[in-house]
Amino acid sequence: MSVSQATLSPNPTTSRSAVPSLSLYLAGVGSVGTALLYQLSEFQGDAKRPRLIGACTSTHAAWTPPHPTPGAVKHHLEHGSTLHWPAVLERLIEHAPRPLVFVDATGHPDVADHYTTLLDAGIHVVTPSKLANTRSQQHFDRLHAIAAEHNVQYRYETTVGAGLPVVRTVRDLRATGDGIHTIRGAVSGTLTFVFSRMRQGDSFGEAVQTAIKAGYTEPDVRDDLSGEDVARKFLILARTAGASIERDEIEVESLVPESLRDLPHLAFRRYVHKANDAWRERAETAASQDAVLQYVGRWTPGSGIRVGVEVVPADSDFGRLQGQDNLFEVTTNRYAESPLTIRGPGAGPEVTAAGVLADVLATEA
Ligand SMILES: NC(=O)C1=CN([C@@H]2O[C@H](COP(=O)(O)OP(=O)(O)OC[C@H]3O[C@@H](n4cnc5c(N)ncnc54)[C@H](O)[C@@H]3O)[C@@H](O)[C@H]2O)C=CC1
Ligand SMILES: N[C@@H](CC=O)C(=O)O
Repeated sequence: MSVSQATLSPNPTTSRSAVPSLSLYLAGVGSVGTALLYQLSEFQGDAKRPRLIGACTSTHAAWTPPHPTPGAVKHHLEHGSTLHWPAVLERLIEHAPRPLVFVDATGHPDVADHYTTLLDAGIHVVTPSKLANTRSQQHFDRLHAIAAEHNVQYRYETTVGAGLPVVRTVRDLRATGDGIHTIRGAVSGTLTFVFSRMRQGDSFGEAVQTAIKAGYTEPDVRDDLSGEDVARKFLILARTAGASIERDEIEVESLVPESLRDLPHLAFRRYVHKANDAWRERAETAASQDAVLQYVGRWTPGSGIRVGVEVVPADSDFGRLQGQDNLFEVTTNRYAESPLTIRGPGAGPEVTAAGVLADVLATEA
C-alpha cells in the first residue's frame, strides 16, 4: 500500500469543516513518540482528545483510524508503506483536516527541514527536537515569523527541561518586561544522571549505558556527551529571551576524550568505557574536596554562553541534584535577591511526551 493510497478516516476532503477536534500527525515513534501514543490512548484531560491521523518512523509511514492504541499504530507502521516524505507532506498539506498539529519526535535534521513548509501551509508544529531552533539566528526568526504570518503555533517547550515549564517562563519574563541578568542551569538529564550514578559506584561507561536504556539520551548519545545538547538548550533559552546569538559563539566543554571523537555512533557506544579512568579520577578529586562534578551552563546577556563541567560543593543546590534532574536559576530585575528556580526531572520519555501533549493542547487555546 502506498502512502497516497492509504486510508485516512474520515475522508479529509469532505469532512474538513465537520471535524472540529484537533488532528495530530506523529513523526517518530521511538522513546518519546511511543510514550506520547500511550498518553493519547489513555487521555482523560479536560480538552477534547486529539485525533491521531498518521505516523511514521525512519523507514515506514501509515495513516491510522481514529483513537488508535500504541500497539495498533506500531502494527500499522510495520505493515505500512515505505516512508516517502514528499508523499506524506503532500497529504498533510493538501488533504489532512484542520486544525492539524505536526509533532516531530524524530530528532532528525531532515524532518526539521520541513517546519517552514508545514507552518506555511497553516499546520501547527510542536517539537521536542532542538535542531531547527539551533540553526542560524535568521532561521529561528524565520520560523517564528512564518508561524505569526499564518496564524499557527510553533511550540517547543520540551526542547529545554523536557516537561518542566522553562521556555514558557523565559517567554513570560520577556513578555512582561523583566530583564534577565543571568540563567544558570544543569540542563542535561543524561549528564546529571551519569555523574550521580558514578557517585553510587558505577563506572562512566556503565552510567552512560544505563542512561541510554532509560531513554534519557539523544538519539545519538554523542550529542549529550559532547556538551552539544546543553549548548543547544542555552542557545534556545537565550534566543527565546530575545538575544541574537549564533552557535559558534558558545564555549563548550566535551566529556568525550579526543581518541573517541571520530568514531561512528555505534562504535562510540562500544568504546565509551575507555573514558572511565579519566572521569573516575576527576570525580575522586572533586570528592576529596567535598565537591561533585556537575555539567553546568550559564548565559549572561552581553557576556554570552559557556557550558562545561564544574566542581560544585556537594551540599549546594547543584551538588545535591540526583537522577535525571535539571535545575534552572534565573536572576532578573524582579528576581534579583533570590533567583526564580525550576527543578525536576529534565529528561525521560514520559515527562517529555506529557510536555509535548501540553504543547499540542495549547495550540487550541
Ligand atoms: N528522550 C528524552 O528524554 C527527550 C528527548 N527529546 C527530543 O525528542 C526527540 C526524540 O527523542 P527519542 O524519542 O529519545 O528518540 P528515539 O531515537 O527513541 O526515536 C526517534 C524516532 O524517530 C524516527 N526517525 C528518525 N529519523 C527519521 C526521519 N528522517 N523520518 C521519520 N522518522 C525518523 C526513528 O525511526 C524513531 O522512531 C529528539 O529530538 C530529542 O532531542 C527532548 C526532550 C527529552
Ligand atoms: N538528552 C537530553 C534529553 C532532553 O532534552 C538530556 O539528557 O537532557
